[in-house]
Amino acid sequence: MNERIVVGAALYDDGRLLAARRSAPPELAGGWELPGGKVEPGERCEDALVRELREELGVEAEVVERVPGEWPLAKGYVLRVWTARLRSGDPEPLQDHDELRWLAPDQVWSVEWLAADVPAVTAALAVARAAR
Ligand SMILES: Nc1nc2c([nH]c(=O)n2[C@H]2C[C@H](O)[C@@H](COP(=O)(O)OP(=O)(O)OP(=O)(O)O)O2)c(=O)[nH]1
Repeated sequence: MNERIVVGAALYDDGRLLAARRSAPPELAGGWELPGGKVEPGERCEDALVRELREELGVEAEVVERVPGEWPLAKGYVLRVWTARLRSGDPEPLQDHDELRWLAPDQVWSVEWLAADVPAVTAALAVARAAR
């Protein structure tokens, strides 16, 4: 029952978190988010996440852990987040984004996250911190 789920990755490499700046649609462009996208009918959330990271960033990633919580987005969608680690590739903004930034722990709040992502990023940081 993956009705209207958007999956997002708190993608880590070397202790840094990847933030992606949206290039569309106009109401979200310029805002920073966790890379990801919509789950397709019948698709597992974790599989959707790996697929989206491949499509959007050109990387292979490994899903690590669900971040507890669910955050409402527009149009009845909800955001679910997993921590993930980079397995191979160097992320590039191939789709949906025009800039990527690796954020060290003291830089996480230096970008303008989309509103829905502020609680999601806060929760993801708590999970990542606990895992260390
Ligand atoms: N991926 C992602 N989307 C987010 C986040 N925060 C947030 O408000 N959104 C919104 C933006 C979009 O309206 C929607 C996700 O759509 P998307 O465009 O990334 O999904 P998709 O890659 O499957 O694209 P499409 O099928 O619509 O072309 O959720 C976030 O952290 N990650």
